[in-house]
Amino acid sequence: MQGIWTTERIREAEGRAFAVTPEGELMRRASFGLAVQIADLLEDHTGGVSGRRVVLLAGSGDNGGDALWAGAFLRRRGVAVTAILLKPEKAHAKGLAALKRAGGRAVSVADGPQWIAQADVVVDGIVGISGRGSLRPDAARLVELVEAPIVAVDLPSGVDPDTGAVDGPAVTAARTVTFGALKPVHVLAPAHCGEVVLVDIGLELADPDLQRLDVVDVAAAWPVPGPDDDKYSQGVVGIAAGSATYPGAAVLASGSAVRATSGLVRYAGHAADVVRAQWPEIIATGTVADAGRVQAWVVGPGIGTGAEGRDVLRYVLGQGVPVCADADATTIIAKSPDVLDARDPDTPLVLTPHAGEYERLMGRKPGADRVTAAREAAKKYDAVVLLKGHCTVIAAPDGRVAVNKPRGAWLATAGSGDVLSGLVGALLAAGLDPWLAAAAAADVHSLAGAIAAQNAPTSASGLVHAIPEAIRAIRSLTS
Ligand SMILES: NC(=O)C1=CN([C@@H]2O[C@H](COP(=O)(O)OP(=O)(O)OC[C@H]3O[C@@H](n4cnc5c(N)ncnc54)[C@H](O)[C@@H]3O)[C@@H](O)[C@H]2O)[C@H](O)CC1
Ligand SMILES: [K+]
Repeated sequence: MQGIWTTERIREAEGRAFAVTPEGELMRRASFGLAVQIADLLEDHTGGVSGRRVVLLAGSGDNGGDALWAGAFLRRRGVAVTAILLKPEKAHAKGLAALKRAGGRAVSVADGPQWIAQADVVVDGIVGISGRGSLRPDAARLVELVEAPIVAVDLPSGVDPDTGAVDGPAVTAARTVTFGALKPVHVLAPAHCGEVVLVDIGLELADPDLQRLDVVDVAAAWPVPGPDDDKYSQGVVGIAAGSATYPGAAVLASGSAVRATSGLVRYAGHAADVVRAQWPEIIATGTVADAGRVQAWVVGPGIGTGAEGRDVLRYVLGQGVPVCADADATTIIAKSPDVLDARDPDTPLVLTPHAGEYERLMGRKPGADRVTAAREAAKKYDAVVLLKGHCTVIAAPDGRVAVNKPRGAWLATAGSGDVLSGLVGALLAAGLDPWLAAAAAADVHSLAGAIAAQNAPTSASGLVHAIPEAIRAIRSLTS
């Protein structure tokens, strides 16, 4: 798991580090690492370093200080460095002095455009973890002119460091060089961060506020049958989905569970004939009561939000096994929360709302701070809440939060949610911790989307068939 800390926790850690390191030492560690990354991008982008031109957009705080010190280091590589001081009177004095001593130049905002036009790389040292809100007009005008790749110092300016929210002009970086630890922006605003590189500066941090699953965590989550296993021992998942009129959701959710593990999948509902025809491996029955024993249920996709759907959900919640409630089940819970009375308090529940279903569940939109939104829903329903979005956030009632690494927007296709619910159900049936099951399912779901799409439009059916390849890819990275 990769730990992620809020800016408040980062400041606390920096404060502890300042107490035991010489003044300016942390900044020099950060800015040296930054200079190395800028040189690397120059090499990638222009084929060389010496004689290339770098422009620093230097704000009034230590973020600007990092950029100015990095400029001083780059001068030793023969790079022509020009700092545009957004607030000359408040520029980081020691950083600016170091840059000038090394032969760099400093210019005003008014003279900035001519230097930006010649830049091979531009460095965003406008604001870092103290940044609030979008870029101010002078900075926004300069950033607007940039055509060269941008290296963001610590985080892209104009993006909220703790929520990744963007509500106005903001930097879009090719690479973000961050220091000490990842902040929420680095996993919640991937489009603005570009490639994120973490430079160790010796900060000591524990108990992360958020987590991102590493490949090893996802690979370990996927059950591998052993010599003593049989179709039951790997966990049997039941899929209560679809209707005679809308069998598609049932076919997709069931197929996803079939492709996700080697365990047995049972289907229960009015689409039994269609599901059986599509997935002969499945044991399909007409009602949940006839389905037989399972170790987890997926309920909701296409069951409708009327009395019959409510009865199916109530039955499933009363079976005392983990439940992944998706789609119509989410709407039923929002409309008739008493259906949850059927749930044994110890029955783990995973809810998988998109923004609209979230609003039905919580009476408000998720808003810009999707981590808090997911946490609040998890607490309210005592459930793992997988809040879908470009970056899926998975919150557990105990406060754990994982953020899924998106791999493009290929999952925005009809039926994609049905596929995800089947993946979650298969891992719940395998006995995984529900929060880990939801996070690992989200990761394989996004990788399968990227594989199925191969940079061209795909469909939920393509997604289902890409699941084994996604799991193989993850396993190959860890073997
Ligand atoms: N100090 C060290 O040894 C290290 C610092 N690191 C770097 O420090 C920054 C955080 O620096 P800080 O001085 O706290 O603030 P910022 O530079 O992020 O912001 C400066 C200043 O800007 C104003 N401001 C806020 N929002 C905006 C905005 N939208 N537009 C313009 N100006 C804005 C506000 O007054 C701020 O005070 C951190 O990110 C690192 O880059 C190293 O990481 C570690 C060593
Ligand atoms: K920045």
